[in-house]
Amino acid sequence: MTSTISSTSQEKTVPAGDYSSHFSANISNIAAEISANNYQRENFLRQRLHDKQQQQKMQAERYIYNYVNHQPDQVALHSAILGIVLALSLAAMARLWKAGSYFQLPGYIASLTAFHFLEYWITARYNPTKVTIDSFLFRNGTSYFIAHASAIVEASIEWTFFGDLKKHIILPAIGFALMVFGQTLRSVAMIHASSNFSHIIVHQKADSHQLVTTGVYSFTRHPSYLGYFWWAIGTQLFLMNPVATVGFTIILWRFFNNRIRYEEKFLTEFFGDKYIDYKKTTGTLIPFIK
Ligand SMILES: C[S@@+](CC[C@H](N)C(=O)[O-])C[C@H]1O[C@@H](n2cnc3c(N)ncnc32)[C@H](O)[C@@H]1O
Repeated sequence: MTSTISSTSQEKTVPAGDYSSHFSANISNIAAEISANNYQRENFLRQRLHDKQQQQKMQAERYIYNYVNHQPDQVALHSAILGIVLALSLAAMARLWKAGSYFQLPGYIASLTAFHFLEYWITARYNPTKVTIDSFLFRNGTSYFIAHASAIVEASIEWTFFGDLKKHIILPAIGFALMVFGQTLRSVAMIHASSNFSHIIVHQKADSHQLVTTGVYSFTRHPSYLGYFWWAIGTQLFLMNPVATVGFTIILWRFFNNRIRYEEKFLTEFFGDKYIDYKKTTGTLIPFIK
């Protein structure tokens, strides 16, 4: 005689008289299944806990990274100071212009302020993964500080002792045109290159780094350097500073000559023939730098 007994998943036919061994086999299967399920569930919960902890750790690390690198309190402070200096220098410029006096000095300070603000703002807006407090470019080294301080000292001394010589209009007008051209070119280059731009020369190629050869990069390989070069010389012509005009030109030319060579070593490593071809067809437009 046979009997049909329902097991967990399918019906099985077992011989009569063999029920007890069949049940005990089934019970141990169910027990094994429960313990396997518990094990799976425990593992699942452990994994969830681990994921959650990892997530929290990552959030904490991101928070610390953001705080250390972006320093929102410092960004607010820097921006407020830049805004105040810009407003005061524009007001002083307008007053001196009206009085027929040397308006260029506050004008120079206004353009310096606008430059530092734009460096940060454009990075934050168009290249947000690279923005840090250093994007203001305030920590540009002692020589940078000395150069601008000397320009202010020269302008003040010359205005005090040879004021009449500073009353020409042509040189400041040329200087102003160069400042506008240089600042615009630099800002447009930073916007166009977006995430491919970085204030620091990169030594390792990121997967996302692409060679930019379009827009302003189609007529000069280094538009942001070209822009800065003419902006800075323009500021000294605007101030009618003969010594600083010559000094800035020599120092900046040497600086960009070295920097371009160094930067292009890495760009050639990153992009190979593509960069070599780009170099053949597009110059720098900085005088005497091929
Ligand atoms: C301060 S940016 C200057 C960019 C460029 N030299 C200019 O004057 O516009 C320096 C970084 O830009 C990157 N870079 C320079 N030229 C590039 C190009 N044509 N395409 C993509 N990245 C470029 C370099 O790898 C470097 O890390």
